[in-house]
Amino acid sequence: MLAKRSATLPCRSAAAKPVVRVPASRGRLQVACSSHAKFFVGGNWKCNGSVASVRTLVDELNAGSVPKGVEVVCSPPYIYIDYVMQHLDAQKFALAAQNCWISGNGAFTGEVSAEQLADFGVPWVILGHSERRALCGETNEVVGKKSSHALAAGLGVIACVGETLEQRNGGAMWTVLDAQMKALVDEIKDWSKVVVAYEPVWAIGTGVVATPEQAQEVHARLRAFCAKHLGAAVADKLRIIYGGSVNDANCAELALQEDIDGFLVGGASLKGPAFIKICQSGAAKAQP
Ligand SMILES: O=C(CO)COP(=O)(O)O
Repeated sequence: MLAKRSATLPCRSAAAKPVVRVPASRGRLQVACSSHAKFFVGGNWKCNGSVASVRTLVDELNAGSVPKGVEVVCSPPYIYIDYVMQHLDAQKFALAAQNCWISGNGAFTGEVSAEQLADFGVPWVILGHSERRALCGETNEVVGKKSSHALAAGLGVIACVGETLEQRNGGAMWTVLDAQMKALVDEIKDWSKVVVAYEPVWAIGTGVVATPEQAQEVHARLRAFCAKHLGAAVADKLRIIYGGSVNDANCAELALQEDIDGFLVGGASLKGPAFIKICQSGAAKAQP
């Protein structure tokens, strides 16, 4: 049984329009404007894989069954995107890049622009992942600007936020999350192609998953923040997904939480059968 929706926000409309996935010219899927909370699962492969393992993973994923009302994107390293695009079943899975440059094409050695991703038919990009924030020095401002640029180029954006353990234990969690969200709110005008991923840093790759209550508390707070700054209608439709040690054993309980609209999965997305089970955990909330 689903938990009761937070009393601070109006019920999210079940009658809203479904997400429409339009086949692109080369048979790939494009993100259309999303107008309600269709369960969303992302597989972030990070900097993992080889030609052989990617081939195996794609075969495993293609063999799996994804509930019709669940939207799934897989995010391989750039170098494997073309192979995955050609071989992953586009009826079940769309693609996301793990990052993109902050502006258009130009003299930016080693970067890939949002325009190039859109040109190649990659419909989504993950931005602001904590690994990029911590290891590549991406600030809130950079993540906000990258997000607005990617959206303007036609991509859907999975924007990541999350606090460290020190910040949580030190009482700075809400300040940190608010600042991360504010930077997005300041830059993003149209939220219809944005998914927010709450990924507490202490849960990423550690095996320590947030409890359903911890995740729900933050998701409700993020939604309330969006309601305050963007209006209840935008907040109500926004997908807020959870990431951090999600696996096929803990996903079902998390998925039942009122404000958890999906997952961003790291390690478990590298195992086809486990990832498929995680996708299936959204079936209870799947939209037609
Ligand atoms: O960072 C993550 C997804 O973006 C989560 O990683 P894990 O699922 O490996 O904890």
